Amino acid sequence: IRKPSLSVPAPEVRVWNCLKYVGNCVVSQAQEETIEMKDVFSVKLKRRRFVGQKKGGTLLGITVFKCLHKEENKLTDYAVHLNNLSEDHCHLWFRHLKEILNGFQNRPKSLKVFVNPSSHRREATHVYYDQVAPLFKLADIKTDVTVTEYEGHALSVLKECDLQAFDGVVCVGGDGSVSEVAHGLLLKAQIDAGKDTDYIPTPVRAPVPLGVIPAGTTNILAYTLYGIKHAVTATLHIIMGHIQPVDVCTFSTPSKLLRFGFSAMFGFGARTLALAEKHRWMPSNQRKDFAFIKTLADLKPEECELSFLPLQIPHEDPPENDIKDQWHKIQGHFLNVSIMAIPCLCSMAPRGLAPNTRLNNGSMALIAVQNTSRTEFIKHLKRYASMKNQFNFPFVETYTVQEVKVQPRLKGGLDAKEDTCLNAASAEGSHPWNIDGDLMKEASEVHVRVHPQLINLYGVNTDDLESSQATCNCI
Ligand SMILES: Nc1ncnc2c1ncn2[C@@H]1O[C@H](COP(=O)(O)OP(=O)(O)OP(=O)(O)O)[C@@H](O)[C@H]1O
Repeated sequence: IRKPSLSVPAPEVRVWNCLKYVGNCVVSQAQEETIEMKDVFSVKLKRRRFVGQKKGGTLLGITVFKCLHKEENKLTDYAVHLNNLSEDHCHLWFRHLKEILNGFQNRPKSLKVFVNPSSHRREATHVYYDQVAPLFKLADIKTDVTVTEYEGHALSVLKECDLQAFDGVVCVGGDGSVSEVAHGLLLKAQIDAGKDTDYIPTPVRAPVPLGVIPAGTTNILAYTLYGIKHAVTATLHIIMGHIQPVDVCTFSTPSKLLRFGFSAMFGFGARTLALAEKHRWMPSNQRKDFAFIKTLADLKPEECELSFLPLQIPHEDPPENDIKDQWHKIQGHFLNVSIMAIPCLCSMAPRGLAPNTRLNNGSMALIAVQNTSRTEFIKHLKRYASMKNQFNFPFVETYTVQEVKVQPRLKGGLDAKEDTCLNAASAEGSHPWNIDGDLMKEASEVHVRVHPQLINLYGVNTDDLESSQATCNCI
């Protein structure tokens, strides 16, 4: 738009004497101020209205809403008022800027939203309606909201959902909720593709991206994608269509698929979650700290066999028999086994529970912590909160893998008393697993495979995030 326009002083400090549109920017010629259109997510006609008046009113200009980068990975919305009393000019600019906004292909126009009202301190509903929904409305995004009523509700809705009707799915809650929604989204994609959902060696990709609004206790996915637990930042990443392809794992027993997910812990991490779940009546932070300390006090190793296939360099492409030969096996007593396809950043581990993997490098980190003294184990745990290498201990082994099988030791070798002592958690014949913060109990071998870039998540690459300080207070 060439004509000078929008030249009345704005209510803020800035004065727009003369505007023009150059390339993809709105430029104020007089002050050489620029708003890059890639940072703009909404434009509205600005009118003077009386209290209670819904329509009409005197046109005052246009307001451009942009996404502003603040400190520590934080994003915020920011309104720039451009005043002009000419209806023609305002409409011309409004239409033109709207056209540009509509041209951004990654930005969603319609979203399916799940809100878990029971997450953390039960504030997810407020977070959504007070902070998120107004921004979606401002960005003209249509939403279809399900407030979940029970565990598994999001999964059953997703199984019946016509995903074609949406540009993305959003989950407001903690890691357990996000994991359920990610699983549902991927499972629905397999059902739609006519796959056998009990055995999926080559799953199809999720058809739409997933957005995570943090409202849980640990919020590992939100930290990993946005570097911060901040609902407005998460919302703006979704609105702006910042998309990251992310690796996903399948967790299966020999007979069925358990779950799609991003990370799992067996041993200490799973026992802690199992204990926390038993104390759901406690406030969430207290429950997690209590479970952590109690599990540490009752520290016990799990005896199991770990088989893993190290990451294959794609161009090598060995024949089937050679791949069989490349499976490695380690047996022993492990305090904890982590299998993680993403770095899993959180406030307790700002560099991540698995800083040696990336969001989409097609591999998983296998971190096996052999049995050791409690003192040594605590030293290892404390390192997560520091800048020191948490794996630099003789009892910690790390591998970059594409498949892992965890086979808990079959009962029989030891007498009953010793056996109960070693595998207290498996007293009912099953072992707890912590899969993305969701508790699962399995008796048999669990097979974990990584599927490169199987889902798009709204967010940024972990490498682009500013690092922050740890805030863990329990060790
Ligand atoms: N209305 C509901 N009542 C009870 N549980 C629910 C409900 N809706 C969803 N759930 C289940 O609650 C579980 C835990 O929720 P979520 O992970 O969001 O919260 P959290 O445990 O406080 O946070 P985090 O996992 O980050 O520590 C999920 O597995 C989800 O399936």
